[in-house]
Amino acid sequence: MSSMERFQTDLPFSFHDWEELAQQELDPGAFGYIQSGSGNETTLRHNEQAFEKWSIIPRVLADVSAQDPTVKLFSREHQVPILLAPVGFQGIVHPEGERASASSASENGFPFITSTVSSVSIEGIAKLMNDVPYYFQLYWPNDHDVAVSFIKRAEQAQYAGIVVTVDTPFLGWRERDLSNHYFPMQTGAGIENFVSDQVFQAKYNSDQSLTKADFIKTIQSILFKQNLTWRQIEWLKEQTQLPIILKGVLHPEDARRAAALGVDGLIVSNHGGRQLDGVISGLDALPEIVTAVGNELTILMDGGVRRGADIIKALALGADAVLLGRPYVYGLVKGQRGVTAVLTNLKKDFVTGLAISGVTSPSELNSAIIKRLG
Ligand SMILES: Cc1cc2nc3c(=O)[nH]c(=O)nc-3n(C[C@H](O)[C@H](O)[C@H](O)COP(=O)(O)O)c2cc1C
Ligand SMILES: CCCCCCC(=O)C(=O)O
Repeated sequence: MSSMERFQTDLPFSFHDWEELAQQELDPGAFGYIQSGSGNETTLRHNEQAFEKWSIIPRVLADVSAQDPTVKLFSREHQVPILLAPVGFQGIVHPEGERASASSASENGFPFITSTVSSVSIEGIAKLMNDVPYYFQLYWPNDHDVAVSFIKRAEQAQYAGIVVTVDTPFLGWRERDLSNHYFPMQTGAGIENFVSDQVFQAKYNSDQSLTKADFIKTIQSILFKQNLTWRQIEWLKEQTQLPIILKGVLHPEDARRAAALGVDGLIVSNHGGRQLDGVISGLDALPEIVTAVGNELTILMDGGVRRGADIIKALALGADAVLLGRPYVYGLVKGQRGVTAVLTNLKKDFVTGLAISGVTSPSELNSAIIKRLG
């Protein structure tokens, strides 16, 4: 078999070709919801542009014949330093939704993060994951009992950690969705964790009389806890043995506060440019956070990761791993096979990039092989 035959050549390779394909395949509301950012989309653009400001200065004549892309995160082996970011409502992209993306992640050794608003339940996704760490992303509900129930369910289903998203007290100002009158939950996607939650059902739908529209309204009314503070993080630390990872930290002072509370990891992230337009990109925020707390906790980043070289740059700047959002979601328009094409190509691009940079494993990457030119 020639090396080219190993690739799915009927599917796109580049992010931009995948994006174009997704635009053709999806209805405009769903595509706009996935692709767009908040406000003027300045932060969305900066997320990708931030990577262009850095250049890799490769080392040569190193023996790079054997590559090992594995990393240890939260005391567990991960086959690649690339996690599938929590992305809600994947049922709007493909009927198989998260079933397809989680199965692909599992088959190809990529860790998966289940969103609170996924179209497949916490337990349903856990059943698909073989020997690959999987994490639960918590939108902390404004109902303590439901929050506790989600956390317990994640523990029972053997999730590897709780990712608490802390950048979403309110949804960002997303003009594309407003113009399209598009609200993903109204399609019926993304409610499975509530449908399958006994506590939620007992409190809000005990006689099963809620219409679907009212069920969705009830979810919306408790989905985000606007008065979530460090107190709840401290409380969570006492409740669970699972690693706690805060997603959406950009300020080094918040990173220090998280470290002082004994949080296990941070995801340096602006939520893919979907929350406050004008905020710093994850990559630009990364170095100061690494300086502040990189020795104390695990640092992940996301936003604009599109290629192997982007991953090399993020790791060289001190991230332990990166998250991938839109790229795999675009792959999902072609179901599990599409996600697999995106993931396996990205892994090949990354591993080849490591070798051409003169290193054989992520642990060898550091700021000596990267220079800011932009
Ligand atoms: C369609 C879509 C839905 C998302 N849903 C969630 C979610 O449910 N929870 C969450 O913490 N982040 C969510 N995110 C943000 C991603 O986890 C991630 O931070 C972001 O997509 C990374 O940027 P990238 O798309 O440029 O890779 C979502 C992003 C997109 C594009
Ligand atoms: C009211 C439902 C919105 C859930 C937010 C999902 C998300 O994180 C995103 O769209 O971004």
